[in-house]
Amino acid sequence: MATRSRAYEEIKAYLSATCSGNGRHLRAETASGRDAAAVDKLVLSLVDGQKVSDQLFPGATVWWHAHADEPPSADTWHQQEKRLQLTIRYHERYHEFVKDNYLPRIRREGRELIVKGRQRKIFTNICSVYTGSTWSHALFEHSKTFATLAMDPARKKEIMDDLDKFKNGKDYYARVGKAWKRGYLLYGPPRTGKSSMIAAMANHLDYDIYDIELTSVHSNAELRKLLIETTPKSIILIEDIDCSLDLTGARKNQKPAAEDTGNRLTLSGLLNVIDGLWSCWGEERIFVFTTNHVKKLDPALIRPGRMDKHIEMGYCCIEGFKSLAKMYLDVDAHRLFDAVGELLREVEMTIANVAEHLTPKSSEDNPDSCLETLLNALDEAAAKKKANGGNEHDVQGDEQ
Ligand SMILES: Nc1ncnc2c1ncn2[C@@H]1O[C@H](COP(=O)(O)OP(=O)(O)OP(=O)(O)O)[C@@H](O)[C@H]1O
Repeated sequence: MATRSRAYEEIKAYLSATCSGNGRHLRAETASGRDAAAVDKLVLSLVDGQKVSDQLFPGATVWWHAHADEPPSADTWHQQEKRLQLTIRYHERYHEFVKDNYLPRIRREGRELIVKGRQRKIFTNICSVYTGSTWSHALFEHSKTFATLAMDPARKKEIMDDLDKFKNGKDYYARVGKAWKRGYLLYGPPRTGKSSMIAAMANHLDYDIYDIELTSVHSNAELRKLLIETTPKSIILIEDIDCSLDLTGARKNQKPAAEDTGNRLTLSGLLNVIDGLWSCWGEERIFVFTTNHVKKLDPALIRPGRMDKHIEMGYCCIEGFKSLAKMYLDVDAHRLFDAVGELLREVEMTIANVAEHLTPKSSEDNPDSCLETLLNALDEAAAKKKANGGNEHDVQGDEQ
């Protein structure tokens, strides 16, 4: 029997996970019979069996025992999902102490362990022959944070404040009787940093990401199932909403009653899920839609209440350029800044392209040479634009 082992740490983590309500089930039962008041049974899902003892305090021991539960059915599929039960035993004279001191401490320590060791995940939907649409996950390790996101500091602060207000808004949402959720629409041309912004949001909030590939979802019912399986503290992301489905103009020509049969995914299905299901089950979830073509979207999709905050991801502005110069070249001011700023007002260049020009390519490159490279590229773009009769387009030829 292990004492104060890794297993014990794991049990604490499981208890904590249970108490945070992420889908695991915790039940404290009083056993019947002679030891009725003395034995609490904590029943929850574990992935592995454990046998450990622990000290309540010097001279008083508590025993933890994990044992296999009966599988719900004999088929192999369920056997794999066999559950384990966890029982805690101690002398009845310690019951109050266990209940009021020991278990709360274990849960608190467990929560701290989880927060310390927690690695965020990114989920994507896959179609399995056994379970239909389901989530598959990988560790989320995107390095982009608000600190490394070049943009106008005032806009950055506004977005960060908005996210903080949401994250700390549990009481507010309860008070006004609204589901604790918020919708963000990120729109702008390709390569203007939409994915980077989402990564920064997830890192800032410490949320998981559920990246829904709508083209792999075949019906409204499947979408509903997927959304129900998402956990709180998550960003539910639908990228390129205008490309995923015919969610743009089609709705105007279709009869909602005929569409929303549950047999295929439709715009009204999506809206129903957001409005109906979402409002009663959504807790601490953020919905993010992205698009390169905001004007094409059906207004019903992006109205406030569904998409509460619209964030335009535009071409590089002077403030964005200044933060890139600081990040890439470690310069706060330079004689070429004004000329660059002037040209950025005139031509459209993505942050991605500005960053590329500011990246030193050899050991001989320095802030002067990188800024000159950028200035030349901007000059060239301005000349092209002039030759083009003033047509707006990304000077580096990004796809629109
Ligand atoms: N604000 C920014 N600060 C720093 N780097 C950025 C910023 N925006 C974009 N980048 C860089 O530019 C590249 C493209 O950005 P990203 O993939 O986030 O754009 P996107 O709008 O999601 O593109 P697409 O529409 O093609 O998916 C990335 O390498 C990213 O690191």
